[in-house]
Amino acid sequence: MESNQILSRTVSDLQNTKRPKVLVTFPHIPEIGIELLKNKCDLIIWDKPVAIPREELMKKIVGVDGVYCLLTDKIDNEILEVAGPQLKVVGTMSVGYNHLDLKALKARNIHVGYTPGILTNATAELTIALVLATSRRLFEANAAMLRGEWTAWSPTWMCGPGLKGSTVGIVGLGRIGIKVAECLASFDVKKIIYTSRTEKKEAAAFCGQKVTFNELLHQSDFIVVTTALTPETTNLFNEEAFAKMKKTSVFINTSRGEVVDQDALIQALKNKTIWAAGLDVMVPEPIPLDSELLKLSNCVILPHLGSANIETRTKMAKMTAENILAVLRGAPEEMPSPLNIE
Ligand SMILES: O=C(O)[C@H](O)CO
Repeated sequence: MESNQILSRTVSDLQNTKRPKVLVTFPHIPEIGIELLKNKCDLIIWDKPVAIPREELMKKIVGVDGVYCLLTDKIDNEILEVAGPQLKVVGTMSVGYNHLDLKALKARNIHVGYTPGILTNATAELTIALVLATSRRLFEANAAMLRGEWTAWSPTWMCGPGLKGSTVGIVGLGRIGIKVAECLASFDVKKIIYTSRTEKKEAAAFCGQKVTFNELLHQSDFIVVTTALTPETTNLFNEEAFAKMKKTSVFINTSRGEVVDQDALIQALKNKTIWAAGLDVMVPEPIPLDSELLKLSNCVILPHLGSANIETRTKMAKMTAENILAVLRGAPEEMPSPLNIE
């Protein structure tokens, strides 16, 4: 065969190679993620800055080869059924994957990518910010000042509990919990205790002690929740749990809202069963403006900002795109961060 024939055959082969289709479920993704995907794939991008409604997801997912999704998108059996058998990969731009039906994905041999590790520090930073904002009443004090209530420097005004000498309980000592504990140790806390399925060797660095959930509730001055959402942790913090906590305790949740029975938390805050709560996560998200949680002066609420630093979100977008592209070029073993489903 002549070399120009070979060349034209190659060009026509390339032209005939169909570019894979990828659904991106949100319009505002850090640019690098979209650029990487755009080079190799045809993109269908949900164009409104709200979580894609389920009926839209059902329509747009039909026939795609890959999905770039967020923690707000429930990818379950029904969705996979309508997507079709060509779907090869779901990349979630999150470390949490409770929104994905892993069993259904595995049953269809669909690869799953996620973004662990790279958001550990950002989420730990936000958790520390929330511990301090809640215990030192930063938002409450700022709001009072703006209302003109700062009449004098007062020895008793806007005081809160300090970390020094306190017992900190971490629920779920994974990567983020460990980083939070390491940071909090530098505030001269007395003791760090934790619950976890297994003893963590990393806890030696801050003399962390594994305890039962009950012991943690009874002993802690600060409780910080960094556990994954699983059937075992759903509604772990219920009325009974709050009743076991110290009246002076500060409760912080940066994991998932579903770990908490929210009505029980509202009652605990109203009745002063516990002293205060700081939440980066809640149910539902976004929280309706008429929620009672927003009316409580002893509750600090943030709009799920755990990983929201620029560098981290950029890395998350890149990793998600690379996870998807590796599968679509037929090299799942090159995914930077596959979720290994047992
Ligand atoms: O699961 C995650 O990635 C976090 O909740 C996002 O900050």
